[in-house]
Amino acid sequence: MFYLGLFFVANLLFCVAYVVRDMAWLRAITILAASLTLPYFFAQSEPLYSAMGWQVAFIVINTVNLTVLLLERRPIRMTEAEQQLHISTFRTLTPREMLRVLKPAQWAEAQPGDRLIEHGVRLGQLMLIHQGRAEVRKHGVFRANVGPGDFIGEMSFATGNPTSADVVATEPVQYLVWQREDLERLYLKHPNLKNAMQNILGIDMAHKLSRHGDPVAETG
Ligand SMILES: Nc1ncnc2c1ncn2[C@@H]1O[C@@H]2COP(=O)(O)O[C@H]2[C@H]1O
Repeated sequence: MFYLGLFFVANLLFCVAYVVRDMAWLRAITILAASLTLPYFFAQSEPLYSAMGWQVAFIVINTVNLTVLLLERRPIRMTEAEQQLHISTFRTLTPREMLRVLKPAQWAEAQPGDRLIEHGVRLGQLMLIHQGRAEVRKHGVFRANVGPGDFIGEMSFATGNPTSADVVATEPVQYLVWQREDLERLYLKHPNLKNAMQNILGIDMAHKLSRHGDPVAETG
């Protein structure tokens, strides 16, 4: 009777597990429910070893996946620069997703007068200004200022066309650089990050449009 009661509770718990929406709870309750079935199967006049074996397999699979889930949910520590980047540019990503995006990027620095981007070249890079300001110039004519939180090179990065303007540092600039191949590798591994980054680049372009009216049109 006791074992039958346990088996009943186990099945009730399976029902609860299938109702909860959070994957970690679903797996935790399933592990508990599967464990509670074991005494019942064992207490039969002929212990049901094969049924027990399957329940143990479910327990192992759910324990592994639950561990992975909980590891992914651990709070993470961000440096000051990462915190600023999260606020300025990557707020639509979780901190963990942002760190995945930042991992293949290289930090770089430029001094006033340095050209971050040359007009008319195929860049294959995406850059993000973290600190400092730069000017967008076309044929030497000022078109716009860019500063912390602004991507540069995103237009040619998105279209594959040559760059539409020069971008020249007017202050010491600290920026991040992604190589196209590195981002493509990242997107293959985490396809959701591709959409997320396209969204972020879309927001960046919208900000530039609202500030300056028209990103430089490439007419050659
Ligand atoms: N009007 C603008 N406002 C801000 N940034 C711009 C503007 N026009 C061009 N840029 C930037 O200058 C970069 C030159 O290279 P890209 O065309 O790849 O991407 C361009 C943008 O990042």
